[in-house]
Amino acid sequence: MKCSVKAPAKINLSLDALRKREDGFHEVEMIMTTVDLADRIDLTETESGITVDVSAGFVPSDQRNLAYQAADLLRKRYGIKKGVHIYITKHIPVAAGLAGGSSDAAATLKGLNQLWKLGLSLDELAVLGAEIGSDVSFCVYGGTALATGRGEIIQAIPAPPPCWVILAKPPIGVSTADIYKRLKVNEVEHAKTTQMIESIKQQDFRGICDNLHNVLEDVTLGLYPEVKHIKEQMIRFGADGVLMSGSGPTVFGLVEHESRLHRVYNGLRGFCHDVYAVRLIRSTDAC
Ligand SMILES: C[C@](O)(CO)[C@H](O)COP(=O)(O)OP(=O)(O)OC[C@H]1O[C@@H](n2ccc(N)nc2=O)[C@H](O)[C@@H]1O
Ligand SMILES: Nc1ncnc2c1ncn2[C@@H]1O[C@H](COP(=O)(O)OP(=O)(O)OP(=O)(O)O)[C@@H](O)[C@H]1O
Repeated sequence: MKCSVKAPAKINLSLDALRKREDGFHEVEMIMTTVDLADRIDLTETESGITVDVSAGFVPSDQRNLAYQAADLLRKRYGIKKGVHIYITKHIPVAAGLAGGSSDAAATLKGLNQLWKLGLSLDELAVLGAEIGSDVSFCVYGGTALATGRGEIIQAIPAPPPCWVILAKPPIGVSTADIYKRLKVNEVEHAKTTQMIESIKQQDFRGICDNLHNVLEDVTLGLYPEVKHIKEQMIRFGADGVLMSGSGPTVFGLVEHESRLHRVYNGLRGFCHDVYAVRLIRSTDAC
């Protein structure tokens, strides 16, 4: 038995941290949406154990892989005797702020739910996903949502109006834990989450661009001038709205008209290797 699942990347249209909690995590309010840049997860049932192979050499293929952790969690929780081989074809850049690993874990949960006939609902898979990482619950649902708590409480909202998204990632990896640790949560200018939700509901593209805000951006930009430079270039080449995703270092630009898209894309390609032109997507594909 085999199954293939798509694992799309996410961007944060807004990311606010309200306070630091006793457990060390931050209470957040985030608007997240999936884009059509995706890894592919191929699951093949085996007699026992979990094995992982990844198309990109620098991603761990042992217990540290979030897809491995997803399979391990399901096997232990539901007493599954069968095993699985997981092949991950990576297209999403790693440690980029695009939830690549989290999306691989979510896709593995969804695929194994089918392969092992567990009959779990998306809500149940999202609760399990939260045990793996804060972004996994959102990735189980995909689409567009408000994420609260430490990121695991998900409320679906309508999709933003169709537009292009340019992603540009400088050649550095950023540690999410390190960026959150450096955040001075009492000193940040908070995001306008309500206005962003309203702009999305109204399909007001200009309003969405005006309300893009990420409290982690200043922390990462302060540490890595190359991220700041990419943001400045993205604005200079004419993206309608520009923001860093997650804890970075990927910067995304929203572009409404295709005529402008080529200028922004080609301009960035001049000095940044990892540049993608993608679109927002409305929901993820299960197998
Ligand atoms: C930056 C985002 O990607 C935005 O979508 C997420 O908030 C991070 O999600 P993630 O990578 O799944 O993060 P996790 O693996 O759960 O946490 C990594 C580390 O980030 C910090 N962390 C994460 C989420 C949160 N709400 N508060 C935090 O302070 C914690 O130090 C944690 O140990
Ligand atoms: N399936 C996976 N794909 C990519 N990285 C993985 C995977 N499993 C574990 N990792 C590890 O997780 C780390 C973070 O990678 P990932 O691509 O998930 O970061 P990210 O996009 O910044 O995530 P987020 O936006 O959720 O914070 C990497 O350093 C990598 O070693």
